[in-house]
Amino acid sequence: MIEAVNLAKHYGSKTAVDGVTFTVRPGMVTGFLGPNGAGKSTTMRMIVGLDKPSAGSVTVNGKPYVKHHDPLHQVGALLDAKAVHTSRSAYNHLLAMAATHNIATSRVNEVIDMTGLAAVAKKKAGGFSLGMGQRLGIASALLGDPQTLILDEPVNGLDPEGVLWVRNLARHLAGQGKTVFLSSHLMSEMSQTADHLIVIGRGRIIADAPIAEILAGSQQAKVRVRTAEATRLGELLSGTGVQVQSNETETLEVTGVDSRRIAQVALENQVLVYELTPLATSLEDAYFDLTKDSVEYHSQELDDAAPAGALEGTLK
Ligand SMILES: Nc1ncnc2c1ncn2[C@@H]1O[C@H](COP(=O)(O)OP(=O)(O)OP(=O)(O)O)[C@@H](O)[C@H]1O
Repeated sequence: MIEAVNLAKHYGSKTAVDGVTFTVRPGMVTGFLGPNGAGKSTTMRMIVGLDKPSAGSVTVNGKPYVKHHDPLHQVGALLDAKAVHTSRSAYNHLLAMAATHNIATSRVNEVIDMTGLAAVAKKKAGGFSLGMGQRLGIASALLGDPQTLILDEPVNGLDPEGVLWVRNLARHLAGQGKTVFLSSHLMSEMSQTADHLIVIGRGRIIADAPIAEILAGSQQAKVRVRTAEATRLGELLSGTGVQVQSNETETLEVTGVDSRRIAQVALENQVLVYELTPLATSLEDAYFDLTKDSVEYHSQELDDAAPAGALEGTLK
């Protein structure tokens, strides 16, 4: 269990984390999502005592991290996969960690096998690919068989098999009752891995809820409508809070109004509709919806990425 209360971090005049309060519970996978610079890594670093909070507090399994006598058994963390001795082999890196934390040598071999590192375990970690480095970082995090696991961007650099492996590992550990807290930029990946999401933007919590609830609450729920009178129906539907896009002939994608209301408007105006399909919101849509006002680094929109035929008007 991780409990943060009014946790804040300022670097000079820069506020990286702005008084966040949240709980990461055991027995489930909690995803930590947010745009670049949102404060995810800083929060994770404060959880494991690598950064000192400017205000507030955070505990892991009931105590501040530094107060634990057996930290590697309490918390395993992957924060920076590059934080290894480059001239040491993966095996020796893990062996040194085990020796200094009273962990049996047999556990080193266990985590090497679990993370698929057996073939390269005797090679210098400095020569590892990004993916192999991530696996070694995860092996280090698992070494003490910790109750709480914190992984910052664990699938970064992993191939599809590696991504699937991290997903299964996270779910397996949560199934054993452990607390699993992971950050990722891959929303689709999160939707398949996490049970619960904490979304952060500009250092503040934007959402803290089960994934299903975040998807259900999205403003982005869309309905696909097919009709021979697409332009006319589009004009009739467009309005405050309602967006109509038309990327295909005889097809509209309508956001901000439900199927029942669309059917009603069509009936009142004698427009024949031959398809009316509520489209499932992807986690990606829900995420963009939540974070659109808290993105620190905006990319320039490309001309050909602009939605075709976007209409806005008033719903009659
Ligand atoms: N040591 C530091 N000194 C000054 N500013 C910092 C420092 N570390 C982080 N920041 C700033 O604090 C903010 C939060 O950074 P952080 O790395 O926690 O975000 P993040 O959500 O992990 O981002 P990313 O997804 O890009 O890794 C950013 O604006 C960052 O520039």
